[in-house]
Amino acid sequence: MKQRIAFIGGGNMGRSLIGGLIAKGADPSQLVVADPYAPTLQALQAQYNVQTVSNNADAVRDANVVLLAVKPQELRNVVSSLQEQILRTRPLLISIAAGILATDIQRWAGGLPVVRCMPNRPAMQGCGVTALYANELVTEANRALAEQILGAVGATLWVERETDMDTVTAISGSGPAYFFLLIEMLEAAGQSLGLSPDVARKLAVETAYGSGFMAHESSDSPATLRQQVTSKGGTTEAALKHLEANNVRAIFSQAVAAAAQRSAQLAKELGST
Ligand SMILES: NC(=O)C1=CN([C@@H]2O[C@H](COP(=O)(O)OP(=O)(O)OC[C@H]3O[C@@H](n4cnc5c(N)ncnc54)[C@H](O)[C@@H]3O)[C@@H](O)[C@H]2O)C=CC1
Ligand SMILES: O=C(O)[C@@H]1CCC=N1
Repeated sequence: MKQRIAFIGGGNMGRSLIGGLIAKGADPSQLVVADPYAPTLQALQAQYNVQTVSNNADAVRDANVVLLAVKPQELRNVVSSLQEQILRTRPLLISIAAGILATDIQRWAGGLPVVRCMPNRPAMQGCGVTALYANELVTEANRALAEQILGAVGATLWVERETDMDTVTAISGSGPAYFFLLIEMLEAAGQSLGLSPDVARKLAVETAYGSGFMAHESSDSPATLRQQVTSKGGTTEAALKHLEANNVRAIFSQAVAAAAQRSAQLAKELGST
């Protein structure tokens, strides 16, 4: 069956998924995007030749998959206002919103099953990773369809406990930002030690790319790869000693815990009523 996917929200993540799907060969005529912000729609139309509409109900009309890519704060209104229509056409609902529980979305949708997932921005380049969660209302066919869509733009895995989605969000959903911060910090350090901005940026970005690629391809663990760079009495050891002495691991672990807590808090603030 030829899928027709309606994206509700064409912002950063909607665009990443659309860009990734089209780069992987999806037919733009299979995709429709709804967003109230006209410049977003114009940009998506110009770049990907997808159908764009300013009204969510128009996007959903002929869709067999509705991919909810609005901010968590918008989700309840968006889903509730589509309830009557989707109960007639019964598309598969896929939410990428941080925090919001599948059962809440399901209720706002009048009981339709929902696959909740957490992709990440590298989906745009086809190298994202998405964790998916489905409760008992979701059929095997629904699962397969969600996996097929998100699997087109990167790796996929299923989690069995919904609470794990908070941790997933903190690791891989937010994770690209941590790596971008590290690139920024390397770049700034290079500049403050006298490199030109261009040289510092290129060294930082290529090093991140090479290290990520190597970690992805290698059968060695990241710890082993790190040790292979670290010569006894050498330069890397000097840097790592400084980081360890300043509790970099504890700081990072607390930062990730803060993200996971925020995810759980979003569910409480915005759902379950
Ligand atoms: N940005 C990221 O890296 C990731 C974001 N997410 C989740 O994806 C969702 C979207 O996040 P972003 O794309 O970053 O936000 P964004 O703010 O870039 O995009 C949201 C889009 O929704 C549109 N919008 C607002 N109200 C709407 C409505 N009533 N109907 C239709 N569209 C509406 C906005 O105009 C905007 O274009 C969030 O729930 C977030 O938790 C998940 C994984 C990664
Ligand atoms: O920051 C956020 O809340 C979203 C979810 C994961 C990445 N961005």
